[in-house]
Amino acid sequence: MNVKVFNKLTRIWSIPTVLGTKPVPSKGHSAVLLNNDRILILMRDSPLNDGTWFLEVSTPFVKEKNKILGTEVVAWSKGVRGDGPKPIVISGPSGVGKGTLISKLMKEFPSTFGFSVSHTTRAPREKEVDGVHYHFTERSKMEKEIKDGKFLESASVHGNLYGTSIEAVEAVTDAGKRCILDIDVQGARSVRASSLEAIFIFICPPSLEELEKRLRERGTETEEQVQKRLRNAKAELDQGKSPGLFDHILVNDDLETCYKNLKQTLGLDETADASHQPSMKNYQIPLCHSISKKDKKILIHGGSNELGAATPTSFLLDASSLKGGAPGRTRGPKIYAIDSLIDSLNWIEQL
Ligand SMILES: Nc1ncnc2c1ncn2[C@@H]1O[C@H](COP(=O)(O)OP(=O)(O)OP(=O)(O)O)[C@@H](O)[C@H]1O
Ligand SMILES: Nc1nc2c(ncn2[C@@H]2O[C@H](COP(=O)(O)O)[C@@H](O)[C@H]2O)c(=O)[nH]1
Repeated sequence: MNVKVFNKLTRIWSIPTVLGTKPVPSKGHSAVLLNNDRILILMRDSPLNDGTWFLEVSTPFVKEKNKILGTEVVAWSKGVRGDGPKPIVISGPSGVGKGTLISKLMKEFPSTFGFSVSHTTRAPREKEVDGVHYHFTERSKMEKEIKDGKFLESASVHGNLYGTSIEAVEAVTDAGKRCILDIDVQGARSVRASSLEAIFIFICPPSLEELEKRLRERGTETEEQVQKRLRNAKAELDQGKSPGLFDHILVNDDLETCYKNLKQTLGLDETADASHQPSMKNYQIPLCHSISKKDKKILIHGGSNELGAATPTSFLLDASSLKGGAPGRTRGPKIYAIDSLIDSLNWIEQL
């Protein structure tokens, strides 16, 4: 789907920089302006879960990118129905045990959590697999992708470039899992300022001596790199206490105790795999439909539907509590099936 922007003052069409993943082509689409800052796009004849999109034209994210890139910017964001669980950002100095805690969580709750695979310009360690632990990449390639708006956040950490791509987070969300990000404090700050609503957890070591011991015993860094990481750890520990940045601070002294506290913080009980959430029916957006809008309620009227028919053809989309947005997903649209023609006509009358 190509996008053009019409400037009412100059009466000139321009082709903007388009950020985010755009929807796959469909048999047509309907569009409704919401809040004067984004357009709701419904892809005709597509399942509701794949066919609800937002094109942001004047949201804070788009305005910020507009300033940075110096061009007209629009951004795609896919609509995710209902309120999914918030992603989790885990930060803390190198060697504190973030990766160890995350591995335990993913092992115990495999269908609940998914790891956001970051990009990095550092060389892979012996057992690290490209695409699993990191996407290992070239600096110039990553810098270009950052400039093109492909990253939710990026930072220079211990002399290398690291970053979370929008795609990495979306891949986890699309798999129906709760996303875990293992990123440094600078990255956490950027995510805090972004539209990704997350829970921020900072992991502290019991002491700097113990941190040094863990880093050395891990044996993955040269002496020079260990020294650099330890120097950075002091600043990171100070920043970890910045007011309003982290929601929870956990000390990783005894691993099992810290893991138990982490699970408690995330509201996970001992046994349940929290993936069991009520599923929402995935109806089809009718190929032919008309749209009426009142405030943030939108009626998608798919024509007459026989009383008692198995599949409804009209829907009410409530966009009154949208969260998130580009880069990433717009969460919160609620969609209700309207079962009968009479209901549908009642709604039209009310709108
Ligand atoms: N509570 C703990 N007690 C003792 N050793 C631990 C504890 N937690 C983790 N470790 C060990 O410390 C080392 C560093 O842990 P880990 O690699 O998980 O740290 P990290 O915070 O992910 O580091 P980085 O930021 O560099 O990726 C590992 O060898 C791990 O086994
Ligand atoms: N800002 C970001 N920081 C990241 C990301 N991925 C990892 N990290 C952090 O880097 C250090 C070092 O990691 P290592 O694997 O080289 O030991 C660590 O603190 C990670 O949390 C990212 O995408 N963005």
